[in-house]
Amino acid sequence: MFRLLTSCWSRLKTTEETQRHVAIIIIGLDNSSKTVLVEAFQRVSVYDLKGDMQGREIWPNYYAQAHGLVFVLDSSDWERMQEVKVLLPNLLSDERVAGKPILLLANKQDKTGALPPGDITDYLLLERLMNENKSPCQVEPCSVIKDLQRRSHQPIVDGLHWLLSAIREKYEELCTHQQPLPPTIAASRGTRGFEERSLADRCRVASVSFATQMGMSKENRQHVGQHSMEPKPLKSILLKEGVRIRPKKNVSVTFALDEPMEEAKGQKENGHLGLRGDVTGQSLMKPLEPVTFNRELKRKMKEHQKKHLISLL
Ligand SMILES: Nc1nc2c(ncn2[C@@H]2O[C@H](COP(=O)(O)OP(=O)(O)OP(=O)(O)O)[C@@H](O)[C@H]2O)c(=O)[nH]1
Repeated sequence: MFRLLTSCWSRLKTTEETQRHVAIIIIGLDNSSKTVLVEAFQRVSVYDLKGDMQGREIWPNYYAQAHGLVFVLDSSDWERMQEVKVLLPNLLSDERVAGKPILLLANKQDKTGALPPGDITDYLLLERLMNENKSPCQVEPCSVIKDLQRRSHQPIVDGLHWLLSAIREKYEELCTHQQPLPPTIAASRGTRGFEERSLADRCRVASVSFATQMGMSKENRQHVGQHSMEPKPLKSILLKEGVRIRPKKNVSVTFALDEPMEEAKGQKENGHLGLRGDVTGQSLMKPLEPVTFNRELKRKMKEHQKKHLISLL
């Protein structure tokens, strides 16, 4: 299986060989690829939260627990970009999220018409949002599926590396703000098969510890993309030494962080947009490359907004 976080962790070495636990939540609209991405994560607590309307109600339960966030979006679905645009300000201004580093994965870049990161940044007014909420942000264009298939995970590795470095930079501070999961969710951790009807239980959190590398079966991949509001069978997405672990949707996968972290890498060069925040409140966002807004996209967005407004009236 992938060596994604292994390579991230190995690049994140500190002078003091400390062991740290890092919690990251992965969110984004439904069908944006969160589950596919989660396969690639190791040695961090990953909460794979559903992205449909009902699933989004649950996200806030995890905000306080997270040191950082990965927001996944489908760059080829410009119609739903409007939905993200409405959602992001609420997310980023939430007091449990503000100030935390956010990796925005502009996924599905392999698809025709996928928006480049610069256009996405502009359209979502990311720079302004990041400045207002004092959260460091990095936009990373990627194709989760293609990158993982080719085993060339570079954009994802770079993004995760950035996120972990950003977390490391203010780890102590982030830990101060970290709060435990709400009792109902915490109680369900580690109890696979646990099912109830409350909001928290819809999270169906399972906690699984992994010490070794994991893989995903072909059969499991077929489950990816299924949507239902009913409790789903455990989604088998991970393998450990041949023994299948079947975490559910909204699963918490806890890994031991047993590799030391190193000095944060500097800003990256080309191929993505690096946007940084600063808790002191100055020069929070800094695009690394000039952003040219696509006129055609702008026109489409306007058209779409008009339609959207009309449909609301
Ligand atoms: N073209 C393309 N398709 C992708 C890529 N990544 C994922 N997909 C597809 O996108 C669909 C959605 O992936 P999921 O990982 O299930 O999406 P999700 O965000 O977990 O969705 P919810 O669980 O409903 O919130 C699947 O059919 C994937 O095969 C990519 O990089 N390119």
